[in-house]
Amino acid sequence: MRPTTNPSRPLNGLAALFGIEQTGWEAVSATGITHDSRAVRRGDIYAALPGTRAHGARFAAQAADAGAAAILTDHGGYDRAAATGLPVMVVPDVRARLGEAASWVYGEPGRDITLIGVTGTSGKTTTVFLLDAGLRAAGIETGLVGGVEIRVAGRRVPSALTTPESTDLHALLAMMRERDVGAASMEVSSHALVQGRVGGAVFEVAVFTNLSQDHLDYHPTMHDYFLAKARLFTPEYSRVGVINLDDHHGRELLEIATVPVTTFSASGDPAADWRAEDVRVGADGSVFRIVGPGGIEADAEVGLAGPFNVANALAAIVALVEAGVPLQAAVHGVASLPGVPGRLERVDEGQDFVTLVDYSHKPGAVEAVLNALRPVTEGELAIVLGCGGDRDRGKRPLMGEAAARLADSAYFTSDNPRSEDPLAILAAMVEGGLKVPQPERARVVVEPDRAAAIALAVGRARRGDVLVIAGKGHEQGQNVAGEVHPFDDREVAREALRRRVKGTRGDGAQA
Ligand SMILES: CC(=O)N[C@H]1[C@@H](OP(=O)(O)OP(=O)(O)OC[C@H]2O[C@@H](n3ccc(=O)[nH]c3=O)[C@H](O)[C@@H]2O)O[C@H](CO)[C@@H](O)[C@@H]1O[C@H](C)C(=O)N[C@@H](C)C(=O)N[C@H](CCC(=O)O)C(=O)O
Ligand SMILES: Nc1ncnc2c1ncn2[C@@H]1O[C@H](COP(=O)(O)OP(=O)(O)OP(=O)(O)O)[C@@H](O)[C@H]1O
Ligand SMILES: N[C@H](CCC[C@H](N)C(=O)O)C(=O)O
Ligand SMILES: [Mg+2]
Repeated sequence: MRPTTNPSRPLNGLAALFGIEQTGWEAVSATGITHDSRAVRRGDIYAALPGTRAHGARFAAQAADAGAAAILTDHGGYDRAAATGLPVMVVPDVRARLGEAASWVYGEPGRDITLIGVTGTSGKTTTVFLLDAGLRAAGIETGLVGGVEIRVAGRRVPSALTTPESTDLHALLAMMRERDVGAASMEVSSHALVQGRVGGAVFEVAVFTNLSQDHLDYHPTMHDYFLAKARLFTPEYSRVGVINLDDHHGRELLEIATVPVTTFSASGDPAADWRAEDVRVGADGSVFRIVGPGGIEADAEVGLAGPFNVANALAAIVALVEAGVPLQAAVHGVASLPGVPGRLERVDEGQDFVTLVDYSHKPGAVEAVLNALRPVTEGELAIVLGCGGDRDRGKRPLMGEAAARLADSAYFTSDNPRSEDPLAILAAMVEGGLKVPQPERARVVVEPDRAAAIALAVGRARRGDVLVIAGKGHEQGQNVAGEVHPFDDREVAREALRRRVKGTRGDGAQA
């Protein structure tokens, strides 16, 4: 994740940026910067950051061995950094300033690219894909940064986080600049905002989709989580905000945002600047009419299932217009997006019921997806669902409850247990599920083995049913006890469907 070339920069410029008066920095130069000792290349600055598990200075010797030119750290990292014999620059609160340093190292690449950032609990990836389609429809070379993948002018780069660390972000922006990218759309997570991963980048447009419970393992309260997202709507990070007025946190954000804001409402709230009207939701997408400021009107459509994708599409269209894309190009581009990997993605092997793989791994998304599927379900609605380990424990009973309340059959299974006991996670889900009184409660089946749970659900589905396999979407692996095993819900579902279509039910019985 590096530009092909980057000029060598004497570090007195960086020292000046940080107000460091000590001389000697003009004699040290850097061509890159990284926060990870394992990624150091000759000539890099190694940024030794304080972390939750370790201080990066513990890996300073490794960075020096790999050819680091200098170390940037805080007071806590100084001794170990200095022990390497490399020049050490000390900056208090180094993590918060790292983005500025990275932007400086790569020659402020963000200045040459129109950035659109999307934050919110659900809909970031989808909205970023819709934005990308709209930008391309306007003839713009694009970049895309998100949790499913990163793209630089059509070239794919693997993605490890929803929002990369600032050193990687500015290297990516420099790669985009090399490939004449005009605009990039990007997911901005709350972790990224707290950790300063988007430091040194200014978004032309910042979008807020919605807020519901997630990540309370990281943020102490929902209010802290909200305030983390709200940081994006300040002049430090953005020029204009695009905010969802249908979400009560969106309305709260409107009160505290310190950049100019444009609002949208997919439910047609007349108080919003942009509204979706005459919404017709179909099984594979929706059509609607857009009404905007000054009498603007346009017919729009989105080829992604679920009413919530009307909100994502409207958010994207409004953000594109705010970024200077003509409305017609924005509408056309958004309509042309055929799908987003692992988001209500169909798996078809000729079976007589609908099978979908979705990334709903938080209560709000589980609820949204089951509510979206109910009206298009002729038979019964079934969900296969697990909850991730080492993540917000509070969301487990809520996800269990939502599944048991809104589906007809719920197969509780493992997601990524990580370091946790899968059965303990399942117990929390069941506890939530049992809160739903009979007879409204779905039939709940507990099967800790995810492949077996998928096979069971596929085997039991009947003509006209809808089965959604939720929580892992595009993921390619399952993390069990810290080890990642290859696992793709789409492939596992495909296998089970093939077995069933061939005549053997997924649970081993004859169909
Ligand atoms: C909780 C969290 O966000 N942790 C992130 C944070 O780690 P940390 O500060 O705790 O770092 P640490 O592990 O203590 O290590 C300290 C420092 O030593 C460095 N190090 C460590 C080991 C080594 O051998 N060499 C080395 O240089 C690390 O790069 C780090 O700079 O900074 C690291 C460097 O950027 C991230 O990789 C790491 O993400 C971890 C892997 C993670 O799982 N993050 C998830 C929770 C996350 O960020 N999720 C969000 C939101 C998801 C969404 O809702 O869409 C995301 O943006 O992806
Ligand atoms: N606007 C929305 N409102 C509620 N739920 C949504 C919305 N958009 C998508 N979803 C649901 O949330 C899931 C994740 O969607 P998406 O990947 O677009 O969101 P995200 O914010 O990027 O999530 P993550 O934080 O996990 O990366 C989808 O599979 C769908 O079930
Ligand atoms: N970006 C999210 C992804 C969660 C995906 C889900 N499959 C899980 O493992 O909980 C997180 O790191 O919390
Ligand atoms: Mg995402």
